[in-house]
Amino acid sequence: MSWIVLDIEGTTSSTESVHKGLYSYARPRLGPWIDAHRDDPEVAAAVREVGGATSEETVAILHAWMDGDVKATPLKTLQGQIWAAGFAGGELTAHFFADVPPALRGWRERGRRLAVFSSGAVSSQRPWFAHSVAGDLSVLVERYFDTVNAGPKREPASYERIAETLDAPPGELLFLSDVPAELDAAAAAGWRVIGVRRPGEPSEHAPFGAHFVVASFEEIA
Ligand SMILES: CSCCC(=O)C(=O)COP(=O)(O)O
Ligand SMILES: [Mg+2]
Repeated sequence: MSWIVLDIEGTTSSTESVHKGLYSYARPRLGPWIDAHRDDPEVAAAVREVGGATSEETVAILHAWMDGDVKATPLKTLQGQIWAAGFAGGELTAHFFADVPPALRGWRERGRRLAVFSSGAVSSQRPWFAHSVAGDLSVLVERYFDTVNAGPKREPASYERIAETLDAPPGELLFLSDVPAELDAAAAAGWRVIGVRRPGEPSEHAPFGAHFVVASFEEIA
């Protein structure tokens, strides 16, 4: 049984929806969230990892990372907690490109299994799929991976780790992403890969090299 592993930003969902929707939601909440959850070991570890001599400095570093879309794990941990609360409270909805929900359903009907590998924390990936504009898509997804439970997205070892976890030979794993360096890493681990170049996304003019590229999930059987 083969798996399709999905990137989120730029692949299933628009970069604008992540940045304007999620990032704008998290930005003013990071400082208050850290203050209110200092006893949470995950928050305390993330704050230590960010650094900063004062709370203000820590928040300034986090904001600078968000401005540069730096996919730093401690930022993703804190964002993930904030977004999960936002989804649970009904304040956030997840954007998916129109071709994605029917493709996911069709792949499941044809026996493909679905997983996610995103820089966004698993704590926010699940609610992202559960609160989509097209209803609850989390029922279609069996496994979720991020930079904590798999590793950096541009390193082959992360894809080897996912293959081990899924107990699947790499040749039965297909990774879809808008970032060529992520496809390179997955391919180096023996995975099949397809680049996703969507109109209007940052990947529109990205150099995908020899990788097969689609503009829509409709092109993938
Ligand atoms: C609900 S996941 C949040 C999206 C996010 O924070 C992110 O960094 C997505 O990056 P990706 O690896 O999916 O391109
Ligand atoms: Mg992406």
